[in-house]
Amino acid sequence: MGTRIVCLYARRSEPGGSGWQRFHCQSARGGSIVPVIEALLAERGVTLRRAYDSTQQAEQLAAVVAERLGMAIAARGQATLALSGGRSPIPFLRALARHVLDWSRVRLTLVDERWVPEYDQQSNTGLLRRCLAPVFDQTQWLSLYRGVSPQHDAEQAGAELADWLPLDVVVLGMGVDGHTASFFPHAAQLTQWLAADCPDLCVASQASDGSPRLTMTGRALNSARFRLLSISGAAKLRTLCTALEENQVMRWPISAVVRAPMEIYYCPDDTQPNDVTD
Ligand SMILES: O=C1O[C@H](COP(=O)(O)O)[C@@H](O)[C@H](O)[C@H]1O
Repeated sequence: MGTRIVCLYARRSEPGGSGWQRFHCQSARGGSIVPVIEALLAERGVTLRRAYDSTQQAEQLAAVVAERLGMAIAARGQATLALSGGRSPIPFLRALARHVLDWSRVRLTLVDERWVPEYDQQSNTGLLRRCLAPVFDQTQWLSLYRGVSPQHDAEQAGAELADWLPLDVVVLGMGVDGHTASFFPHAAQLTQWLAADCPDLCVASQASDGSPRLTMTGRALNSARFRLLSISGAAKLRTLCTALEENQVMRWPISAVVRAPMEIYYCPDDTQPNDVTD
């Protein structure tokens, strides 16, 4: 049975809107929504790269990050890299650590951090230190978390980040709710934080459960020379599709950062590593 893509259309409801707007593309009979997403991404100059499984995805992502870092070192003598946390980056981080690079020339930081000390299991810094273990201590590390207060730490980290822009490589993740870095849907200051002229490079935000976060702003992330987004599982792919169609930043923060130059690495396998010591 063939795949049929169903796109529903509705007239724009906002003042000044015109014509018909596509929304809620979905697959029929379990078919793939990949062609729909590829078309939406093409409008933004972004490429979707698909892997069979999370191992292949991790290897592909690590290879392109290592290549870009090597290019930056060759061109400018150093490279800046901002990584994401969460759970899904574990195989990618381990694969990246196996690449031979002059890691002492890599300036490393996070796109976002939970406001917890490094020994906390929620700490993205702790995740990086464990998964990048062979190379982490060779890099020039900039911590977002300083342990004073979220506001203070964001200001301090932002001031130090100023010397790092433009970042060479940014690797983003995305939650199934459409959050990326620590930009969560409907956060009061979201529009300001994602604006190209945001005065801050790092701000204190909150997760949907109210826990304190630190996050680079849109100005820092979108100024990067090259950005990558890693997503896994059909649910996140549907989120991405809806986010691209609706293009409402308050509802889908991810829609603010999907723009060229960017590549998206996707695999259908959404099995999450449940222990960083695996
Ligand atoms: O909270 C966070 O979640 C997102 C997504 O994590 P994932 O494990 O579902 O890929 C991540 O990109 C972000 O850095 C992290 O702080």
